[in-house]
Amino acid sequence: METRTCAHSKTVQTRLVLPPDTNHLDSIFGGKILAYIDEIAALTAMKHSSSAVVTASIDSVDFLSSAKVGDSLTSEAFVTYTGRSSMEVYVKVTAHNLLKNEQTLTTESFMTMVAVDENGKPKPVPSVLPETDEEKRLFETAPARKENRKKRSMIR
Ligand SMILES: CC(=O)SCCNC(=O)CCNC(=O)[C@H](O)C(C)(C)COP(=O)(O)OP(=O)(O)OC[C@H]1O[C@@H](n2cnc3c(N)ncnc32)[C@H](O)[C@@H]1OP(=O)(O)O
Repeated sequence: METRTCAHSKTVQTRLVLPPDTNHLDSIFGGKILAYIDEIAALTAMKHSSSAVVTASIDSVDFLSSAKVGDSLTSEAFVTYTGRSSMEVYVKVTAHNLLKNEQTLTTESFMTMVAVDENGKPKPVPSVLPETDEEKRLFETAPARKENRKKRSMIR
């Protein structure tokens, strides 16, 4: 099966934070960000695999700072590592205060998406070729995250 670069799957989405998305502190709800992350991870994994995908797990989501009403929120994602049918997707979300021209990293997440056939059964995916320093670092550290995932499933 062919190899695809991280750039091949890279996906960027920008949204405006609106009042219905926020709490009484004018900060966006964490659940809203989770929905955005899940959507972009699915798009990213579909691009990489040219296949339907499902979310197998959300490894970690770190909310590093808040995004406020009126900020633009940009999610960026790419496939960092692959197994036979699984793809690790890294997502980062940045809030941009357009009036002050200040950007803040608000959220980082690692998700596992699995390519599935028409019966919902896992199917093989292309391997991934990291090119930039960030892509190489995330590729090299992916086996350790995979190991943590395995350990977590063993202590259920
Ligand atoms: C409940 C919901 O609606 S959640 C929202 C949407 N998500 C879904 O509907 C997914 C529901 N889950 C499923 O369909 C299945 O559990 C699947 C497709 C994810 C896995 O199917 P299984 O029959 O367990 O397949 P299998 O054990 O062969 O695993 C397939 C791959 O998924 C990986 N995988 C399975 N479960 C997990 C998990 N919890 N976390 C990370 N990776 C996982 C495996 O390591 C394997 O990777 P590899 O092919 O790269 O080696």
